[in-house]
Amino acid sequence: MAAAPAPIETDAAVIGAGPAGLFQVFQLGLHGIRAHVIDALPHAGGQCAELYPDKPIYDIPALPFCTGQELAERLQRQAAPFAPVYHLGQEVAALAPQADGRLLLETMGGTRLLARTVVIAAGVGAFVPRALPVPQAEAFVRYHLDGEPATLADWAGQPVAVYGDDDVALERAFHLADAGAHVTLLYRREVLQAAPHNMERLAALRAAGRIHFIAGQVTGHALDASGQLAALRVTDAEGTEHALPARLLLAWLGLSPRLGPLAHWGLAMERKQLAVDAASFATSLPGVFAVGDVVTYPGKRKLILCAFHEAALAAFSAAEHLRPGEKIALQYTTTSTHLHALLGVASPQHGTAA
Ligand SMILES: Cc1cc2nc3c(=O)[nH]c(=O)nc-3n(C[C@H](O)[C@H](O)[C@H](O)COP(=O)(O)OP(=O)(O)OC[C@H]3O[C@@H](n4cnc5c(N)ncnc54)[C@H](O)[C@@H]3O)c2cc1C
Repeated sequence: MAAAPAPIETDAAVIGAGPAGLFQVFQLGLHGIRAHVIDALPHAGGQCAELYPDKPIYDIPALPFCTGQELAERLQRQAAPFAPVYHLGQEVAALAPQADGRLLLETMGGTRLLARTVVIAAGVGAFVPRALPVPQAEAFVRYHLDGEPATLADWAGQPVAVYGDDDVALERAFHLADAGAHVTLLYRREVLQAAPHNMERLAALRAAGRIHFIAGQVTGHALDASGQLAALRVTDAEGTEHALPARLLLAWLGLSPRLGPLAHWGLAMERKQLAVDAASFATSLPGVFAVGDVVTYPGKRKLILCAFHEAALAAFSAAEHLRPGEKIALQYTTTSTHLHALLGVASPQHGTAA
């Protein structure tokens, strides 16, 4: 058996690319610490980008108004000078202290990172697809169009089923139909929740016979001799069963947060949250700090503003951990030429008249 590739070595790893994790990258950068950032979602921004991208936020200091998506983008832009390495679409499954004091992280996708310090900014948990409530679903349901066949075009001419009622589900059905697959859209009821333009496109594709729709539940399946999906049994609202040929069932019921593996990493927890010291944001594991919605300490409030404060203090603690014995000085971004160099900005000339 081939040996696993050597892990990526880094000074810092941040678990979670929500507002806490993104600002953590910036704060670590001010201490000259470059970070790798891992998130289960395929994009950065955490709850802001996933749950309320278009909703306004009014309580970010000095930013009277911005949307969730805009905040995520601004935080990424602010962290960009420190060139973080993003590992998106990957859930961290394991965190294990090593004999030399470093921490080995392993994602479900097999990426391994060996970090000298870790900041957990996991919010309410990793956002993972909501499971289709069908017995043995894991044997044949897919939630993302990755894996085999590798491209959409490979589904051309194949019978495929897409389950779901929102824009994501409909757009997946459109992509597969555009690629020439024989698409059946399934949902448990007739009424769908997608935007008007997607509903219009669906109506047009149904009228053209390019997408079929059945309001019903998946109640069974059949595999072929090679173990691949061959057909689905779909039971409609009247209780009538349909045998539906299908090589793929792509389900989309949205995402839900899952605290999941984090609870098994040996960290002290209180009511499903990481217990931290509110001065250092240290967890119970040496070298591991935590910030944002995932932490608890006396007086904790789940606000972005509080996560920013926590990230600033955690960065000082991480720097002290990486440079033991060194006094970590507080410097202002306004005046420190050292910070200007790290940020890649020109230092203003002092003493010049305006
Ligand atoms: C509708 C709504 C409106 C809100 N409005 C406001 C507001 O106006 N003002 C305000 O201050 N707050 C608001 N909040 C709260 C705010 O969004 C949260 O406090 C904030 O998102 C917490 O940031 P975070 O980075 O700690 O966690 P999150 O935003 O939850 O991000 C955590 C990230 O970590 C990832 N993750 C978790 N575990 C793993 C793992 N094992 N592996 C890989 N990735 C992992 C998740 O996928 C997620 O992307 C609102 C929340 C909601 C739901």
